[in-house]
Amino acid sequence: MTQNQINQSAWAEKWPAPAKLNLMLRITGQRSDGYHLLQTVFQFIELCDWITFHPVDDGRVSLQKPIPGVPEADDLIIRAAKLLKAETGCEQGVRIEVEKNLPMGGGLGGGSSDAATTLVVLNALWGLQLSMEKLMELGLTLGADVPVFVYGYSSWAEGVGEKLERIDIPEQWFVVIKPNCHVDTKEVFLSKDLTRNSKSIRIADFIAGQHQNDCLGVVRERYQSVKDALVDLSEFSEARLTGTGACVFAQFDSEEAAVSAYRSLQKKWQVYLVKGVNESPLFSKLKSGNIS
Ligand SMILES: C[C@](O)(CO)[C@H](O)COP(=O)(O)OP(=O)(O)OC[C@H]1O[C@@H](n2ccc(N)nc2=O)[C@H](O)[C@@H]1O
Ligand SMILES: Nc1ncnc2c1ncn2[C@@H]1O[C@H](COP(=O)(O)OP(=O)(O)OP(=O)(O)O)[C@@H](O)[C@H]1O
Repeated sequence: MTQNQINQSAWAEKWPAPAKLNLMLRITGQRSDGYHLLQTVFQFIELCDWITFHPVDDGRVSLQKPIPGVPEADDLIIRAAKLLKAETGCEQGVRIEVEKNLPMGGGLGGGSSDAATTLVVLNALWGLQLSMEKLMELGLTLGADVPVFVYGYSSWAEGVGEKLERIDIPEQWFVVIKPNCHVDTKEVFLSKDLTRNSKSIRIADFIAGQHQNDCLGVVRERYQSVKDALVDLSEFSEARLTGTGACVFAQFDSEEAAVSAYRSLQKKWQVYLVKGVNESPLFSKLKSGNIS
């Protein structure tokens, strides 16, 4: 099959942009530019936005339908596509269709994942041949969570989230609650009450059960619905915050136990029943579709 034939078939397809969970998150310091130094563990979950790329002749980049509440020029999908063009001088255009399933401001990394899928898939469709390292570097200029979605594997992350080490962790079931509020990441990181001096730990400490999220205290105090969700979820299993929230989640050893908690919580909350995966669904699809 020629590159052109591969591109022709892939243009019409829907590409996943999965969510992530931060299975733990420690803030160990702060850089001089204000960004916080973290230790975190990312795992993907099988809950995805879906993105389709349509070729256009006029060289422009646009969204078929802007995401409500996000001006098109600010959308991370548009910014990612424009960044690729600026970096490579590519003159091709694209109209991008998004099926948005991930709640915004939920700590599930939806905007970052959309940006990463755009970088990875357009790099292939446009035949740009940028390396994964280069795409991660470009992605980091869009957001701290973009590199892990480009990398595509569960990771132990340090720095601001860009120093990644692949880890394989059990692929368990999760119940995720989206409280009815939108947490602003920047506001949480600006809080004077945030813990910023946690001691660094090792991967083995995480495996042994060290699941602390240093944003939890600040977020729980500011957002009553996050606090309530944590209380309800902890009746079933250890309840944790992902990123800066608002979503909270709990891990289950069996699908049956997860389904039972899901059914019960569904009566009161917006809730998702999802499986954790170590390989990003984007990469599973790229491998099966033969473009990389
Ligand atoms: C909290 C996490 O979700 C953990 O995965 C991420 O670190 C946040 O990643 P993100 O949403 O892509 O965040 P960005 O868009 O890069 O940053 C939003 C704002 O949060 C603050 N920020 C973010 C990440 C970080 N390590 N330190 C920070 O202080 C910065 O003020 C920044 O202006
Ligand atoms: N394609 C996009 N999808 C969602 N949000 C976007 C997108 N492009 C830009 N944004 C902006 O990013 C903000 C954060 O959205 P996102 O869904 O990434 O939050 P999040 O899950 O809390 O992210 P994180 O876990 O990385 O902090 C939104 O409120 C919106 O203004």
